[in-house]
Amino acid sequence: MDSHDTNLLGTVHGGVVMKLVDSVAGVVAARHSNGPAVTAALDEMAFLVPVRVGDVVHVNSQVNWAGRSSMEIGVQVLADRWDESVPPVRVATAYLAFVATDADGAPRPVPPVLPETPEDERRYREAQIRREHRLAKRRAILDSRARAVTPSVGPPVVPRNGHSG
Ligand SMILES: CC(=O)SCCNC(=O)CCNC(=O)[C@H](O)C(C)(C)COP(=O)(O)OP(=O)(O)OC[C@H]1O[C@@H](n2cnc3c(N)ncnc32)[C@H](O)[C@@H]1OP(=O)(O)O
Repeated sequence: MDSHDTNLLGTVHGGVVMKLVDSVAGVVAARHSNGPAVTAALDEMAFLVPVRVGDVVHVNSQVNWAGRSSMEIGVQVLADRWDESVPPVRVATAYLAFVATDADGAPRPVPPVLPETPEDERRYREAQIRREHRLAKRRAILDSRARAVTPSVGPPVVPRNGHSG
């Protein structure tokens, strides 16, 4: 990372890290699905440690889960100093939803994810948990909006003294 990548605090801008994350996740999604894939959502992104000018950034990524046309891509960002031999530090993690698309930009089917190791199985299970939570949150918000616009149809509530207001 160099001085072009910094924010007003002098550390590397979160958006620079996010762009790297999105780009690498896009490559992984395209390779898994054998064709183009677009970012549908950034499900979760955690910035754990500031990245500094002079850090060498490494991005690891894998497909955690796949549905019919969507995939969850997990990304881990590590950094070490360009001029020191020190172990890389984990600086950010992210989970992104990608959707494989055809020539018209419409969703197309993707191959399943077949976990091979206990670590793969853990990632697969946790991706399903994130998906269930995302769908449940969406349903709850839609229900809440529907309730907010539905006029009350029941009889007016009359207090015990017989006066309604
Ligand atoms: C690499 C890049 O930089 S791409 C640039 C940034 N990204 C874009 O421009 C993408 C713009 N968005 C789109 O083109 C469309 O919304 C698409 C292709 C993502 C989805 O198209 P839709 O017609 O809405 O898809 P549809 O509702 O049929 O859902 C298709 C799949 O996407 C999933 N999906 C759609 N939206 C989301 C979302 N916000 N989060 C997670 N998954 C999603 C669905 O769950 C479904 O998954 P499944 O097939 O595995 O069951």
